[in-house]
Amino acid sequence: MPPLAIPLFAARQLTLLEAELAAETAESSALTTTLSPAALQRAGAALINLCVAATRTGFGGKTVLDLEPDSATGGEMAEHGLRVGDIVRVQEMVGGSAKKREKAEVEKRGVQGVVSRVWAGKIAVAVDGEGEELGMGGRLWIVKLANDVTYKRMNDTMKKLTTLAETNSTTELMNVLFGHTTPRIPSASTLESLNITWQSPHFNDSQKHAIRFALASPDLALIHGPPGTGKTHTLIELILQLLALNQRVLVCGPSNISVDNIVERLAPHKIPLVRLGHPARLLPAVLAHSLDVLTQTSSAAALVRDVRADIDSRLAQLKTTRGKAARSAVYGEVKELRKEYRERERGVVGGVVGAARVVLATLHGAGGRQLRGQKFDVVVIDEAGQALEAQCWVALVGARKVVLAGDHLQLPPTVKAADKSSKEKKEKNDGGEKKSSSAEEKAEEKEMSKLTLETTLFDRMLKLHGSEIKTMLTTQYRMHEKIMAFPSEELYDSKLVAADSVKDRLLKDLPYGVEGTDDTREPLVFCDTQGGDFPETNEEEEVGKKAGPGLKFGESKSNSGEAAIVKKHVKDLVNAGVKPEDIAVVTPYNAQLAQLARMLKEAYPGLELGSVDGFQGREKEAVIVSLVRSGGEVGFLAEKRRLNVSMTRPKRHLCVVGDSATLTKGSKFLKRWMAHLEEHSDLRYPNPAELEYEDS
Ligand SMILES: Nc1ncnc2c1ncn2[C@@H]1O[C@H](COP(=O)(O)OP(=O)(O)OP(=O)(O)O)[C@@H](O)[C@H]1O
Repeated sequence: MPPLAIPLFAARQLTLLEAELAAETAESSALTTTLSPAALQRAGAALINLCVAATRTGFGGKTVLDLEPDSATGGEMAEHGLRVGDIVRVQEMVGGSAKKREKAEVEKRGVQGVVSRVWAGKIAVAVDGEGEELGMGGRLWIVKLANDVTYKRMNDTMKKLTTLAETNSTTELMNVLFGHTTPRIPSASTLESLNITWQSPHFNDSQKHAIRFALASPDLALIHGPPGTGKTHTLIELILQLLALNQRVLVCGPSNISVDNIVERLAPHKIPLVRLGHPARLLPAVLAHSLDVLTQTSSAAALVRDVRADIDSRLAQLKTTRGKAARSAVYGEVKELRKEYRERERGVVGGVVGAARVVLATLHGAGGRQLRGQKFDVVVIDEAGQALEAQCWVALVGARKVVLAGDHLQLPPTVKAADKSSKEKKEKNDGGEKKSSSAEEKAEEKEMSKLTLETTLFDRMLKLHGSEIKTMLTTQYRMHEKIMAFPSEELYDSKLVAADSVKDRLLKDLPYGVEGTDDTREPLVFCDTQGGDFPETNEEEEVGKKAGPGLKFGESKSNSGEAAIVKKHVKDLVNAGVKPEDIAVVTPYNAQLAQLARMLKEAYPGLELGSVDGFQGREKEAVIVSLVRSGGEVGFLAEKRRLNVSMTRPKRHLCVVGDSATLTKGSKFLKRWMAHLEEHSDLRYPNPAELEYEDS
């Protein structure tokens, strides 16, 4: 793979990001522009008829509105899909015939905010700007918005890369990551010579090697962590070792949950750390380490608190202030106080961040104001296989060294836009419009056109620099040996080893007493539905129902026969004593998920039902996978990485339900999986006459 010209790379990323944002906003604005507020509420994307129950000053001096249903309109809060962290617009409702112009007027008066809390019958929104004027008069409604903030940051970062390249100001790390120089690889003797005092005694050899390798690599190190191999466990120790070497570390991940996961496990080690990010989006257990909380509890914070108290007392005053002039005088004061609050807070924040030896943020959060001018020795990116490369660069622009941890053989980041640009480019080249002048440029163009948003930095580094820059964790602490065998052989060069503590664990050995049955003694079951008795059905999804991550929007597939098999299997496991909470049912199709939920949710409220994509990173004692396809094309199910995720979630029991005749035709990987199951699983041919169908 040839080196990449940074400006070309950045331009390509900008094109891809633009298409992605367009696809994302098209999906959400298709809803918001065509549906009325009431219809949006039915689709779960809005809440109407709300009133302000309380106005508070939240973290960061933000106004927080507690909203509840207006008692005049029934007082019941509708079912909704709004979650903490969602970006919403809060607007006043327009009564009667809402004319377009009037609507536009109202939109101007609305404010944007972030959902900060959701209770039964109540929702809190931390609004940007002066939200306290809202809802004084009438009822409000809130609607979920597409989040374009992340794109803005990635775009800015790509532009920054271009400028740095054009002014010959690239960092050494940039040169390595674009292939202009080669990374320095530490020798085996260097690794051995590291004098390490382990903070935790429990590390296997591959984990110890990974830590040594990441410590000794001066530029770049990849830690490849297949399912259940203790990647987080290893990263925590790596961070502690970096600290012991007096290095300052920035730890990032693509999602809040990936970052919180590390904060939670790092916090007991009592090191000076700070978690950046909107407090509304953080796990409660992590809040104590958030910048906002630390800012308020630091010794310099008293001054800031005084201003906050002033703001709150002015806000309370508003309740009893009558008359427009008097009210606007109070608003004016609040506005001034907020300005002062922000200025003082900025000073305190700078102090807190500057003192932290480990700073944790999402990749996107690493581009925030608080980190401007902050220097780190190492940037650690967890879940790097799930992060867009442009997102990684937000954290990497000024970095000296990076450690990427992840598994590129599980699902890549979710991308909505089809990759049209590479096709367009090909057509253009085929048409001979643009001739490259040299072989080198041709090779570069070819590489560039292969680049999609799903090409992660992790993937690209492996292609660019080869496996020398990578170290792999090989002992897994999740799956029974028989569950592990196929993914290990197919995807991980047969290198995975099941730890002694897990390799022969069965459901019947669960500590709460499970009866030994054909199911609970067997780690791998295949219910083969070949033969045409279990056909798939094509279902059009309801308009306005948003597809979940990895689930197909529009047309979806279901298979009622498979659903009946799943139901029977769940019933058999539960009858043997397995707790429903220890069982998960996963399927790649939305329609099948809906059918399974209708059939199982009521009888087994603790059972977990989800999409394959939504289950990445999770594990369960028993997992039942319904593959759905029978008779038709295999489609997006054939994706190796999606199949890998579905088969590597269980600890003690995996039951696969699928039509081997159809699936065998789907892809080479599926063909080999079917052959493996036929040979190594407890193979069953369910009889439709013995099953309970949904409508029977
Ligand atoms: N060296 C070890 N000895 C014993 N147990 C270990 C070791 N390393 C990891 N584990 C255990 O393995 C499990 C998985 O580890 P961890 O939580 O770090 O997951 P992970 O590899 O990050 O998971 P995934 O990558 O699948 O999300 C944990 O229960 C952890 O305690």
